[in-house]
Amino acid sequence: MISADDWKEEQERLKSVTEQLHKEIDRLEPEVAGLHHQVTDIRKQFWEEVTVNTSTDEDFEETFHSIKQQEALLSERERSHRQRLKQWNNMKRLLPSPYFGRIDFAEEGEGSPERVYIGVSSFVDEEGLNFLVYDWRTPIASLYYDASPGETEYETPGGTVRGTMALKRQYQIRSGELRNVFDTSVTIGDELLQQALGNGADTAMKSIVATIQKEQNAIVRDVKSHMLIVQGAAGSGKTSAALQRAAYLLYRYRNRLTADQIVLFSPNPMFNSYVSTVLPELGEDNMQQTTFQEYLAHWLEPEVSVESPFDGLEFALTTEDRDAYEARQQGIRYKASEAFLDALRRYAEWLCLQGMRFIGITFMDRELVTAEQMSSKFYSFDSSVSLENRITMLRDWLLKELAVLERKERAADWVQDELNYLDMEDYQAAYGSIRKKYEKEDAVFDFTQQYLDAYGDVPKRELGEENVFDFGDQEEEFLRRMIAKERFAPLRRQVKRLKFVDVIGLYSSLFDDASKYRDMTGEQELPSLWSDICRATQEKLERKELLYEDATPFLYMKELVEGARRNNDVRHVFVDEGQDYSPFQYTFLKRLFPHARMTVLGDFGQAIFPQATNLQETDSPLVRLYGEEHTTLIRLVRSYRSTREIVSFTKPLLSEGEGIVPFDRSGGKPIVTMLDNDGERTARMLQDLAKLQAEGFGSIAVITKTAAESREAFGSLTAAGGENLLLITKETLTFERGISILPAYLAKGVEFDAVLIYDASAHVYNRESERKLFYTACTRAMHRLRLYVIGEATPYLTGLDRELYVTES
Ligand SMILES: Nc1ncnc2c1ncn2[C@@H]1O[C@H](COP(=O)(O)OP(=O)(O)OP(=O)(O)O)[C@@H](O)[C@H]1O
Repeated sequence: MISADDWKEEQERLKSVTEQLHKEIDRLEPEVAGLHHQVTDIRKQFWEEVTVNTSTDEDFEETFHSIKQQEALLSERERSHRQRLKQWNNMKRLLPSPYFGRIDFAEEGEGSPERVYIGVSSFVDEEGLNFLVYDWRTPIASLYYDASPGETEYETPGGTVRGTMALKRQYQIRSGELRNVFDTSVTIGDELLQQALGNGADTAMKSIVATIQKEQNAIVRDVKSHMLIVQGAAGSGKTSAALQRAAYLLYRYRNRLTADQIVLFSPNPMFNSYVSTVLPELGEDNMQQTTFQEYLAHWLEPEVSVESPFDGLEFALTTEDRDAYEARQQGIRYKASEAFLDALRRYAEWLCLQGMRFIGITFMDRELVTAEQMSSKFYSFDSSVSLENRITMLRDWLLKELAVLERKERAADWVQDELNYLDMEDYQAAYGSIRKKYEKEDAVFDFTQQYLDAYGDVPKRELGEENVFDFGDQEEEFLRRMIAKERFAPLRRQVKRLKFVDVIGLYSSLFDDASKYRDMTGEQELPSLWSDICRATQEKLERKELLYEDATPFLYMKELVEGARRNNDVRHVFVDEGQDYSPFQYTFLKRLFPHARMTVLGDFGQAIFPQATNLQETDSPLVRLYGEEHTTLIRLVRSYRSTREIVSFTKPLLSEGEGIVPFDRSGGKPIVTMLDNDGERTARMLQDLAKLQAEGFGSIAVITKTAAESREAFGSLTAAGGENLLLITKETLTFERGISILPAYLAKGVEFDAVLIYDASAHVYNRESERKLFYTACTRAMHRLRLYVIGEATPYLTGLDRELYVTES
């Protein structure tokens, strides 16, 4: 605590800043409202005032300039409105707690130190001369996170500033009231952090700007790396640091970077809702959030349906068929690898010379262009032209072929039949559309040129003024043309979308047999169960389905053939739960976002998918992606989420858990309850849930291994009188407070006050490969952890020191 005089001084300062904030908010209020009206008014008047006159070139030019002028005025007003509004909102956000930190810093060669108060945004006094509050992202504020009192320095875009920090102080201000003040010699004192972590779990993640730790700050403020890899223990603040980093980047590059140029890949849709409030809380717009699954589905469905990664995991967790399990695991690992990626590249080279597969174009049960014709046309193009360009050439050739075929079809009997049965409505619609097109003098008919070539101009008057055709030869021809054109439209559309490339066939033929695969790809090392992998892959493809592990390679191969998609706007890509992505997926992301820097956050201790990428290795595919010199690897070992007792219990569950350091906050030891049967467990869990709620824990999770087990838990707890239970599935979009029942893989990234492990028995968790899933489940708990065992406990538990938990029966 500080001296009474200092306390008084701080209180007075807080009062003064609060008053100035109120004053500024009141001053800006009418202006903000007024600007809004002005903008709306200009928008309304915009088209009224502009007379569009295109009679002469001069008129056209004048109109053009007039529109440009109005538009510039409007944009200026809108920009100024947005800025004012942001300023106003920032001040309102400051009111309840204008700052959380202060440093007194004297620059080298200058006299007395400046008092720098730090808050969630900057606030300047009325004259605009003094910063009453500095935004936490300003260069000088980095001292608050990184330095201890004494001689120190900080970086600015203009160079290094050296000086002495005389004081570092932290504040707790709630609803405008000064509650606590701490002077601290270290970076961020533990008192504030203790209080921040002691609170209950929220339905939404909170910003941590007041207590960002030094090692986290390195993540937040890194602007050098192309690839920033963060390997951090469960609860070490990876997601939190990533979100503050996005806010930092938006501030630092505020004139160049917008929120929609940042993309976050989340582990599941519910996680999106969990983190979506942090950036708005910091006064920034939300970045784009998606899941990799969503991305794949967007580009691949409905032609093929993509299995969800969770269904793949469910299969691995539930199958009794050991052979199928082993083959699937091998398949996943191989298809996730750089080796498979290289094999696909070589396959594409092979396809340059042979083996392309096409789908013939069929019309009314007749094959108009066969796959063989396409293939021979394709290979007749110069072989030095890339696959992608040859596909474009083939497309253009097909469109021309279709135009010729369409012309021929006009004389066909089916056209005559349709003509005879054209009802009045169709007839009039046809007439109307022809007339409309002809009335637009400069309009170019899609096929006007062809028509004119064949029949010469049709004088307007011949189309008749009245609503009936003069059903002469020309009109009949015209209608025939329309009918054929309409029937051919879907074919043209398909060709334009390159649907004639048999992507499924191309991918499937990779899995015909081992020797063919070796020939096509040059790959020598194949997984031992290759033939089982081939069978499983092709079985799915026949049903136009893709296993999750096939989806990225499939899309990659499709792009090798048809041309790659690129998103050139995005500047930063964040991948959370990065250990669950394959090296293949990372290469794909790098290609998709060529102008983006990547931040990957993850924990190899929570790698629950077999395609996992180890983030801690310095020589990993992830490091190779941008090269060592452009990559920074940061390790976080301090775990903030769980109490010391929970961390002590969870870390020996992992072989590599030794280095995890708990934050010193205590709670009860985890409790393992030994039971005889399901009924006993249900009754016991309901009692425990009620107790936990009575203790004030608002967010509780019953975590199961699989989705089926979640349904079972939900059913039995509800039948026994459990109320307001939430069953979370992979489709659940929002994270809510209360008692959630969910499988461990859906609990990734989120946290709860208390966690109840539904079944920690040996018959549920016994494979070594599921240890990390169990670890992930247990590490979701902030304050309390309970585990239920029927019969024998899982070997993960029996391997632990008995002192780490309490056993009850
Ligand atoms: N510097 C900090 N100050 C206050 N709270 C923090 C800090 N760092 C982390 N936390 C809190 O610790 C908890 C865990 O953080 P977060 O979810 O970001 O960790 P994570 O590393 O992404 O965890 P996991 O990998 O287990 O999902 C959150 O409640 C977060 O608010």
